[in-house]
Amino acid sequence: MDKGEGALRMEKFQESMYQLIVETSTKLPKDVRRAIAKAKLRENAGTRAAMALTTIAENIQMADENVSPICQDTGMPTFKIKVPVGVNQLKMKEAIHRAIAQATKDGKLRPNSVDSLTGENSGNNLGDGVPVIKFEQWEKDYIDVRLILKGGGCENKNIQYSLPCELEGLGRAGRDLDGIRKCILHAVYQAQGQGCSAGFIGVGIGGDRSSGYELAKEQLFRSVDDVNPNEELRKLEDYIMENANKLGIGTMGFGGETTLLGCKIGVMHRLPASFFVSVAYNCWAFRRLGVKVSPETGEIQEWLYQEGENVDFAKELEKAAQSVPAEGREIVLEAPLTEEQVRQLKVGDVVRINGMMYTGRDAIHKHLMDHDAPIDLNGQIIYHCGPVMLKDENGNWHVKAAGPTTSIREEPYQGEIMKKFGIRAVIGKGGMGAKTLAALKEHGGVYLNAIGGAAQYYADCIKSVEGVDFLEFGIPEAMWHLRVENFTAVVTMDSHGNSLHEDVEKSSLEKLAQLKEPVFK
Ligand SMILES: O=C(O)C[C@H](O)C(=O)O
Ligand code: SF4
Repeated sequence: MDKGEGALRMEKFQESMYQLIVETSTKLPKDVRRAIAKAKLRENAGTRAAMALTTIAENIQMADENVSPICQDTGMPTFKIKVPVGVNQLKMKEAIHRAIAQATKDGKLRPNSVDSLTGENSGNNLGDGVPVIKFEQWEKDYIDVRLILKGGGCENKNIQYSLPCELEGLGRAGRDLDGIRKCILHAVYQAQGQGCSAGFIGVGIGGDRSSGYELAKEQLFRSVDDVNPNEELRKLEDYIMENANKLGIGTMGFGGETTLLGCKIGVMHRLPASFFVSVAYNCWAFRRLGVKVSPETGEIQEWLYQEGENVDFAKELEKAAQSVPAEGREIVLEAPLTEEQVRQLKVGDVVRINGMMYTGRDAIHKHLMDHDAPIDLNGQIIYHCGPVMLKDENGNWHVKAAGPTTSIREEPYQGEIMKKFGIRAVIGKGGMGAKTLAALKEHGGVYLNAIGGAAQYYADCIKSVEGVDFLEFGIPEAMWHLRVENFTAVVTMDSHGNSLHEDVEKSSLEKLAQLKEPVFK
């Protein structure tokens, strides 16, 4: 049907897909905004959770205004498409690929497609199996395209249980509704703040390992405030929403009232021998949208997920402006840092950083273990960040989005690297483990937690890009030399052996154990 009268106009369709990609990456849907605004209302002014949510709200607002990515990790583009019989799916796929490459070139998507064997970044978000596009035919007379941009950090927190099993804090989970209940609570617990809580979960009960996950992800396409038509699952969703929020993990794992923003559960048949509960965890930066497209003109006929009130975060922030003094001390730091300065910092302090910081994530940490650094890192700050960058016509780089990445991936390297190069601070999110904590104490270092997903907020703190090394590792993995002003983060691991992450994990495990008794019999 791609030729002659009535054929889908591919140029227009490509433009529509481009619009969908840009809108999804830069503007959170209304239902998600409402859930975040509600969470913000529940937190007491002055707490770390309230401060983090204020930054998140500012970030959402800035992404709207700048038409720039809400989070620098623009995820694995996953399209679910329903098409009337006869529309050329091969041509649609090509048009989507072109739209993806264009959006990457324009800085609306980060080049995120990496060759798993060579580590080479394709640079345009295309590659084997990327983007994910799933077609289904239907009898209706329009094309329904839904897109989710789910980042890698929250994807890493997905989990699949095979029942029966033993769960920390909750004991045995059997092959029944109560066993399922325990798995879901455990899934929220094990994510802690690492997937940029507060999060949304999609749960798939049944299927095999792959269809179970597929079903879980499918749930993320449901509107946050829909009601499950299956009465048993509706009750389970309500139960999870109420009780997962008792875990006290809170925004970014800082502790707080809201840990979960949404829970959607689906069910399918299974094999007699298998009983999987699959959980897809999505960060607060829950980027999914959809459009109805004309199968003739290729034009967008309607945007989906548009029901209900649209929260204007600019107004919300005006209301909050007077009432948010941060918990703990507020300390201005000028990089490079001395050991003495760093040893004065304590968990709970809010720091505002001026001066230089250097990005370093997975490839660089691995590399630095047995190579020299390209610059003197003595006293410097490493930022776990893979930004979205654009080069202008004069060859100068500009930061388009630059929030933190999950630090725990660097746990095997971090302590040694800090000692080897004299690094005094690392900034990331989600915290690090015992090995790093011990190194901070021994060497005199600090871990600073930035607000995950707040990529516009942090991009605004970066005043200039003064250099780059390891560009051959790809844009997200390169070492960017950034000059910052008023870059705000919270001390969550200090040089005195204290870790907020350890504390929150411990207290949330105690709270999880209180939910051990059967509820659904
Ligand atoms: O890759 C990134 O920039 C962040 C990632 O999504 C993460 O949450 O760790
Ligand atoms: S950094 Fe956080 S907000 Fe961004 S994709 Fe990763 S988990 Fe989501």
